Amino acid sequence: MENPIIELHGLTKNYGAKKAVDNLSLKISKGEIFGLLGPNGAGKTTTILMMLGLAEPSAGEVIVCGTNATRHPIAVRRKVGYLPDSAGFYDNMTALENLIYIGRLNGIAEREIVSRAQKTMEMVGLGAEMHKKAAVYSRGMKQRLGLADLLIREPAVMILDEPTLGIDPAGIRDFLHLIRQLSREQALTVILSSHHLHQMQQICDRVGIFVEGKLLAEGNLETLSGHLFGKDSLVVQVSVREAVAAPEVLERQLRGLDGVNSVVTTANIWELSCHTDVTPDIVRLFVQNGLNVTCVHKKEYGLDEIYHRFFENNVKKESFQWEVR
Ligand SMILES: Nc1ncnc2c1ncn2[C@@H]1O[C@H](COP(=O)(O)OP(=O)(O)OP(=O)(O)O)[C@@H](O)[C@H]1O
Repeated sequence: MENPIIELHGLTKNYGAKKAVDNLSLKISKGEIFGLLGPNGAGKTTTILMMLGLAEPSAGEVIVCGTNATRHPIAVRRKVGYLPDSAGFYDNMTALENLIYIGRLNGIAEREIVSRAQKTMEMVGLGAEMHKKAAVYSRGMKQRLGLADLLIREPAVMILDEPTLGIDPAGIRDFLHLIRQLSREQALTVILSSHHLHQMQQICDRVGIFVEGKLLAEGNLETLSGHLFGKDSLVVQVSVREAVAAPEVLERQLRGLDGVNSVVTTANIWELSCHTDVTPDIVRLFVQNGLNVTCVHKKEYGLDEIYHRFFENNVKKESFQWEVR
C-alpha cells in the first residue's frame, strides 16, 4: 500500500495477563472506510485508544498521518476526530451554539466561526434543525451533531466507535449513507468499530475481523470470501419455466464454461458454483437451448457467512455472543 495514513506495527496491549490486543499489524490508506469488526471484548476499543494516543502500547507502534501516536498524542489528536458511542452536548444550548462553542475551543477564528458551523450543520443534514436545543435532539440527530463536531475541526481521519447504537433502522441507513458520502467527497479516512455485520457490509471498503485481540483476517468482501470459500466464491441460481428435456447435455455445456466449478439441479432450478462471475454466459446457454428463464439469482458470500466460517474454523462458538441482524 502506498502512503498509508495509519500504520499499526506489532501493536500489543496487555492488561495484566490479559492480551487485549495481540501483535496487530495493519495499514489503512487515505480515503478508505475501514471496519473494525468483532464481538465484545475483541480489542477494538483498546486499538482505537492506542491510535489516539490515549492508551500506551505494551509493544509495537501506531503511526497516524506520519506521527507516532504514543509519543505525540496531542499532534495526532489534532488530525484525528473521535466519536465515542455516545457524544455529549450542552442540552440548554441550541445545536448550532454547541458547535460554535466547540469550534471556539478548537481555535477557529471568530470571524469565520458562525458561517463554518452553519455550513457544517448543512453538511450533516441538520440545516433545518440547527436552532433547536440539543435536549430535543433524537439519538440519530445527536450522532449527526457528533459528526459535525468532528468535521468542523477538519480532521484527516475520523474514528467512530459503534456510531449507530440506539438509532432506528431508517436513521441508521441515512447515517451510514452520510458517512460514505463525506468520506468520498472529502477523501476522509474513516474507521468504524462495530459488531453489526450488515451495516459494515453496506459502507466499508475493507474490514478487519478481530477475535480475542487478534486480527484473524482483513480485506474487502471479495478477498475475504475468496480466502474462505476458495474456488466456490459465487453461486448462480437459474430457474426455468419447464423441465429440461436433456439435462445431461445442458449440464455438460454448463460445466464446460470457464469459471463454473459444479452444477446441481433440482426440479426446474439449476445451481452453479463458480469461481468467476460468468452469469451472462450461463444465461445465454439456457436461452440457446430454447429454455424460458424465469429468474436468475446471484449469491455472493457476505459477512454473515464469512463470520460463521471463522467461527467454525477458528474459535469456539459458545465463547462469543454475536449480534447478527
Ligand atoms: N482498562 C482495562 N483494564 C483491564 N482490562 C481491560 C481494560 N480495558 C479493556 N480490557 C479488557 O481488554 C479486552 C478488550 O477490550 P476492548 O474494550 O478493547 O474490546 P472491544 O472489542 O472494544 O469490545 P466492546 O465491543 O465491548 O467495546 C477485554 O477483555 C476487556 O475486558
